[in-house]
Order: sequence, then structure tokens, then C-alpha cells
Amino acid sequence: MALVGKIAAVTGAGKGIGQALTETLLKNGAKVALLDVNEAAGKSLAEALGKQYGQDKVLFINCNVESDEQMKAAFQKIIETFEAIDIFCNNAGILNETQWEKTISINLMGVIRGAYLALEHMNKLTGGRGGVILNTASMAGLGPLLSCPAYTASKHGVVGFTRAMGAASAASGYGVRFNALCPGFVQTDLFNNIQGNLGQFSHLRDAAQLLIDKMGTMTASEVVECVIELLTDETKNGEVFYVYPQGTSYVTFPSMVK
Ligand SMILES: NC(=O)C1=CN([C@@H]2O[C@H](COP(=O)(O)OP(=O)(O)OC[C@H]3O[C@@H](n4cnc5c(N)ncnc54)[C@H](O)[C@@H]3O)[C@@H](O)[C@H]2O)C=CC1
Ligand SMILES: CCC(=O)/C=C/C=C\C[C@@H](O)/C=C/C=C/C=C\[C@@H](O)CCCC(=O)O
Repeated sequence: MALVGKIAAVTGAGKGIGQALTETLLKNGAKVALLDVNEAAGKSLAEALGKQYGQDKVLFINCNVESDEQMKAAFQKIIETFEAIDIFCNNAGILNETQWEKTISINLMGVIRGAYLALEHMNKLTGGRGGVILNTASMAGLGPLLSCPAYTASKHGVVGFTRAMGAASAASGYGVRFNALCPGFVQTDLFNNIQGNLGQFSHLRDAAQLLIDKMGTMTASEVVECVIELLTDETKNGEVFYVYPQGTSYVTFPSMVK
């Protein structure tokens, strides 16, 4: 699937990895709806990108992925504006062990909500034209990050949900691929504002720092450089792809059924 002329939507598009995803999609000829709860960041970025790529290529929608009503309205606006949707990037996320319910609500429930609403519009069995849904998980979705157990749980959930939806879609003939992106440590606001968000696990900050020192960090652009294949390769469905400074790889999971 080439990106030229495709219609994409990105949650958490206003900053960080979501901004990098948005810019990469536009650079490759897609039109992009930017969804973000941060109106100032999203509107400012959309205005700048509209000047760079054309106002008809960009749409900002102020939207909280925790809200069913706002997400449904966002999809209506996307369809009204662009007539269809081919690519949905479930990217919005937070890390806050003090507000762990909010972390689960945004990182996992928001991803499930976004995927189900996107599927309603993309499913070939219900008038959609197929496409791909990319869920931003984390390497904390593959291995335990001791400083943030609730965040780790949310990301393990995103990995499992993505794999199950990939299998369900293939078995059902939806024509929609589901893939998970698992970055390591990325220099964004989420990463830079960790201090104060670890709650009862703040004493483990230094232990996690040893991991950061060992693994290193990336920029959001470096992460997204590796993502195009997940969006365009029609053979990639139910894949879990991790990216960190030492390289990238698709995860192979053991089969539970012998
Ligand atoms: N920064 C890192 O080291 C890593 C981040 N990730 C994941 O990447 C995704 C993006 O994170 P970053 O770019 O690092 O964070 P960021 O904090 O730089 O950007 C997140 C964006 O999401 C938006 N957002 C937050 N809650 C929202 C909500 N309820 N509804 C709509 N938008 C919302 C924010 O306003 C912000 O614009 C998250 O899912 C995060 O868990 C995964 C691996 C590593
Ligand atoms: C205090 C430091 C901290 O918690 C930073 C978090 C920063 C970014 C969010 C997150 O998405 C990044 C996660 C990276 C995780 C990397 C490795 C983990 O999976 C631990 C693996 C441990 C193991 O398998 O032995």
C-alpha cells in the first residue's frame, strides 16, 4: 500500500512520536487528521504543516481519546472532510504511576476505543476500503519496566490487543491490518517529564536510569524512520516491531498450541 493519496489519522499528533508520524505521513503524500487533547500544540502544528504541505492535506481535531463522544465526533469530521480513512495511528499515551487509572484509560482503553471506531469506517465488510491500524505500544510492552508497573501493564495490553485484532481481522476478512510499534527510550516530553510521575516507585528511578544508560535513547524521527514498512507492507499483520538504538526487529512469540 503506497502512502500517496491515502487518508491517515494520528492520535497524540501534537508532539513527540505522534508529530513525527504525522510529518512522515505528509512527507510521503498522505493527508493527515491530527487528533490531540492539547489544542494549542495540535493547532499550532497543523497550521505549520498546512503551510508546508497545503491546507487541504491537514486537519486538526481537538479530541480526548478517553471520550467515546469526542472520538466518534472526530471520526465523523474525518469522513466529512476526507471522505474515508485508510491509516489510523493509535499513538496518544501518558506515563503516570500516580494516576495509574488514567494511564490505563488513555494507553489501553483509548487504543481499543480508537481501533474499534476506526474499524467501523475501514472494514471492507461494512463499506470501508481496508487499510492499516498502527498501535504505539513500547518496549515496556515486551519486558517489565520496574519503575512504572501500570504503564508496563497498559503497553503489554496494547501488544496483546494488536496481535488478537490482527488474527481476528484476517479470520474475518475485514481487510484491515493491525501492527504494534514498540520503541525503546525516546526523547520526548513524556520521557523528559518522568520525574514526579513515578509515584510510589520513584525510588526505582535510578534503577531504570541504568537501563536507559545501557540501552540509550532515540529521537522521535529516528523511531518513525523504521515505521513505513509496518504501514505499507500488506504482508505485515499482527506484527510487533521494536526499535531501539541497537536496532530493530519483529518479535517472535512462542505458540501456546503445540
Ligand atoms: N517517549 C518514550 O520513551 C516512549 C513513548 N512511547 C509511547 O509513544 C506514544 C507517544 O508518546 P510520546 O510522543 O513520547 O509523548 P509526548 O508526551 O511527547 O506526546 C504525547 C501526545 O499525546 C497527547 N495526548 C496525551 N493524552 C491524550 C489523550 N487523552 N487524548 C489525546 N491526546 C493525548 C499529548 O497531548 C501529546 O501531544 C505514547 O503512547 C507513549 O507511551 C513508547 C515507547 C517509548
Ligand atoms: C524512570 C525511567 C522510566 O521509567 C522511563 C520511561 C520512559 C519512556 C517510556 C517507555 O515507553 C519506554 C520503555 C522502554 C523500555 C525498555 C526496556 C523495558 O522493556 C525493560 C526490559 C527489562 C528486561 O526485559 O529485562
